[in-house]
Amino acid sequence: MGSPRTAIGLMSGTSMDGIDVALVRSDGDQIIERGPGLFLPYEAPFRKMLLQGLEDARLIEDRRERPGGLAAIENEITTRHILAVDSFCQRFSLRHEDIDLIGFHGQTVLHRPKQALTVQLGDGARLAKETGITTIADMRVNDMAHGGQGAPLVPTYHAALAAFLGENDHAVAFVNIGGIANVTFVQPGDEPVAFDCGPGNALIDQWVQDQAGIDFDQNGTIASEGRVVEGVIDAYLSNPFFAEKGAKSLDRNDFTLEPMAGLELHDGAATLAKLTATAILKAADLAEVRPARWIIAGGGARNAAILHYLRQSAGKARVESAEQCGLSGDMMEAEAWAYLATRSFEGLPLTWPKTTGVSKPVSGGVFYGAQKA
Ligand SMILES: Nc1ncnc2c1ncn2[C@@H]1O[C@H](COP(=O)(O)OP(=O)(O)OP(=O)(O)O)[C@@H](O)[C@H]1O
Ligand SMILES: CC(=O)N[C@H]1[C@@H]2OC[C@@H](O2)[C@@H](O)[C@@H]1O[C@H](C)C(=O)O
Repeated sequence: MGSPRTAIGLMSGTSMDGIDVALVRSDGDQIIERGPGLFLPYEAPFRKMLLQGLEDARLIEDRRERPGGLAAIENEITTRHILAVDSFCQRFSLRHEDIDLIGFHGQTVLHRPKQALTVQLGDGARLAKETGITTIADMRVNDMAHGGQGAPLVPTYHAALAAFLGENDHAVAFVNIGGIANVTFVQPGDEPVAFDCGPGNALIDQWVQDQAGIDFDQNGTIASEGRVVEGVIDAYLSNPFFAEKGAKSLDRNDFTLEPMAGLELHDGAATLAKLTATAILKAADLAEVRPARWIIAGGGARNAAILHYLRQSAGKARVESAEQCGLSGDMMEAEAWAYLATRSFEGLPLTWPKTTGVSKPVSGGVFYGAQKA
């Protein structure tokens, strides 16, 4: 492995709620140090602009195209990430020169794996130039160029976390409930198995926004007052996506609220929370893995209703939040992007056939050297 490097990961996920920044020190293999992390929320008008960006992005056929307002949105995203690096350094008394690498995710506005097309907005060259820190961006692209889904990329970090926790003798599932939910099964002596497993918070957010003008179902309170409508869950689960085995990934817009017609606010929130939990547990059947432990991360880990439905149906397996395991559920993806940057720098694989369907293990990422203006 390489020399230990200090990296920060910048993640603006599909929930489009803000930028997570987290620090990881690694040699590209072991996690030497984790944390700290910082969340910088987007305010409502900017979220609205990003939502409009998703519409404009539907016209993209080549990942470099920026139709409609996308060039302006990309510029604004980059500026906000530059400021996020500054805020992070200030908050934790770090100098920019203390950081060797930035892993820059950017904002996904389109993801069509069947067309080998994935678009993350964000200008890596400008970020590197204005922060003075070597930046690695577009980490999904090389995977797709080699037949992979381009997502999920976090599994290699989940595997490193399992080692960090000393989980060596049984299968552990790491679940990220972000806008979309994805799961990684880490098994002793084998490559991780991973895929996107279904909707996460994006659908719940849209539901409570449409029905009540609320941004998200804080702590799952709305869901906990509702009754699950099983027929709606069955309608969602009849989508062939849920029966597909092997690598698979989702676009934020792959699931809509159409099957929810006629439901009342609380029942709808409960139904979507249970749908999320059901799709997560179904992933173990598809992968034919019986994890002893489910570790839940992402904003959805704060939705008590999702956790309740997971525990209700997980049998003997333990279902724990990342925090209960001494990890950070909110920062896990940003940490992953920092870790991926250290791997990318060493030319180590980011993805495997069983994580994205890529034809062989491949590295990835586009490098932008630090040249302070
Ligand atoms: N206290 C809470 N209770 C319930 N849900 C919450 C809470 N806090 C955050 N969330 C949900 O989590 C979402 C943000 O999750 P997260 O930051 O993991 O997503 P993301 O990283 O944007 O998505 P992805 O992993 O798909 O890229 C919010 O939009 C909200 O729906
Ligand atoms: C294309 C894209 O941005 N996909 C995201 C999204 O959000 C969750 C899920 O869908 C996952 O596949 C991925 O993000 C995580 C960080 C990943 O690549 O591992």
